[in-house]
Amino acid sequence: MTAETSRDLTIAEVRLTPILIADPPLLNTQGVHQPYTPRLIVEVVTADGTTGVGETYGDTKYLELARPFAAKLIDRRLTDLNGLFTVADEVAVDRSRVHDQVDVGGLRGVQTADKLRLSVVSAFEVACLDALGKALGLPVHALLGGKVRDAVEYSAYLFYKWADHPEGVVGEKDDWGAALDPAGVVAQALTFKERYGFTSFKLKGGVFPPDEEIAAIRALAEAFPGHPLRLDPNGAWSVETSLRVARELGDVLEYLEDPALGTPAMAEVAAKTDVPLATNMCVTTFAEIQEAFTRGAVQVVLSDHHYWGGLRNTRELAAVCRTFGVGVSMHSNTHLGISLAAMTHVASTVPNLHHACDTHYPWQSEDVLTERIAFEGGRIAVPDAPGLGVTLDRDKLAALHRRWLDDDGTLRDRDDDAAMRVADPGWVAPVMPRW
Ligand SMILES: O=C([O-])C(=O)C[C@H](O)[C@@H](O)C(=O)[O-]
Ligand SMILES: [Mg+2]
Repeated sequence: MTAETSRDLTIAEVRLTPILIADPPLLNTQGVHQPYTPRLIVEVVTADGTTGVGETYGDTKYLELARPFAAKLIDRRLTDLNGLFTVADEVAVDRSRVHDQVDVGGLRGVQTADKLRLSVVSAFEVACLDALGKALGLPVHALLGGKVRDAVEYSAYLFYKWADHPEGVVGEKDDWGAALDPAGVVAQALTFKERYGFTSFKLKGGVFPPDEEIAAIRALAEAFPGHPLRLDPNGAWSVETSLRVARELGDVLEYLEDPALGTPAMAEVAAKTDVPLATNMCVTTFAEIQEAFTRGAVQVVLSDHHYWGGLRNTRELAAVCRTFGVGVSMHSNTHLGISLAAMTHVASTVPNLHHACDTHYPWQSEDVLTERIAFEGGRIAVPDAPGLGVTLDRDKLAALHRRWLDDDGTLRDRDDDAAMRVADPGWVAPVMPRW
């Protein structure tokens, strides 16, 4: 009898714990991060008592899908990962909550019912893989076919930021200080390097007029000669502005990320510059690949394993990218260690991963794990322990859930515009292109 057949890997219980996690006042083209952001922690428990954990976006529209989805998993086999997609199709999406337009709050491209469902599926897929790995005594990367590298490289994700959340807003104090000009950005990059050893740097742009952001990248290039640099204004620029920035920074950029909004605009930019274009906005689903690749709109796709539907779909995306000679790497949004571990496992198995992955994790002072995940030299060692190789800290989870319960509802949905209006009551989310 194999280890698997000797155990009862029927899903007996699924626990969903929405939480609010502290987030610093990071600026983007839509506004500023709220002091707390919602995440959902998923636990899948088998009949023989093996537990696996997953994590995804925790806004109300995700919770509303995750709850009926979780109920449908009871009595299903843990190993039926393909079946998760069939189950997801059976869960109704409240279409009034889905905008067939750019998801301005999340800056994650067009939001569709499918993308919502896939973001929910991803947390359950990760939890099932974690439990399966624990049951079999194998790390998640082994379940994905095996790691092809022992460590995964991440880039420092630099943000313009305020020192504190606006006056009157309750939030955790962070120790990063403000970064609102080129000197502040360089100081932040130095701190990232000192604390985590990162050697590649991405600046979240679209916050200040392009010339100021050009100056910030120039300052980074001077401070870190020869290091890979990226600038991501989340589609805030016109085609002309994108081309001007590409001309001015072409000698120092590894790539420009979503300079203009949408595949047609990205294709126009790509046709007139040699600077590679990356995206986590115009190619966010399999359905968007054909147009973008045939038009040559993007040279690197940044997978967010949440909205691509999990780790196995991320590998499928990597295979499609490989076929078309398009690069692949990873994007992240405000997240905790479970998602970082999941990213690290899948990234370790992708042969054509030639760019350091993004992670917001250093901005998160809180986690639900017993131990924070450590970076060394900007890399995370790929865990070989069974499952994801992480342990849930129930006290921390309960405390963050308590914060979610105590919230009056205002922070349960990420809303960068609303957060900006606290500081600037006249703020209106900019219409793109902004510059
Ligand atoms: O690479 C990206 O586009 C992101 O990380 C999207 C995020 O929503 C980011 O803009 C943020 O958290 O402000
Ligand atoms: Mg991006």
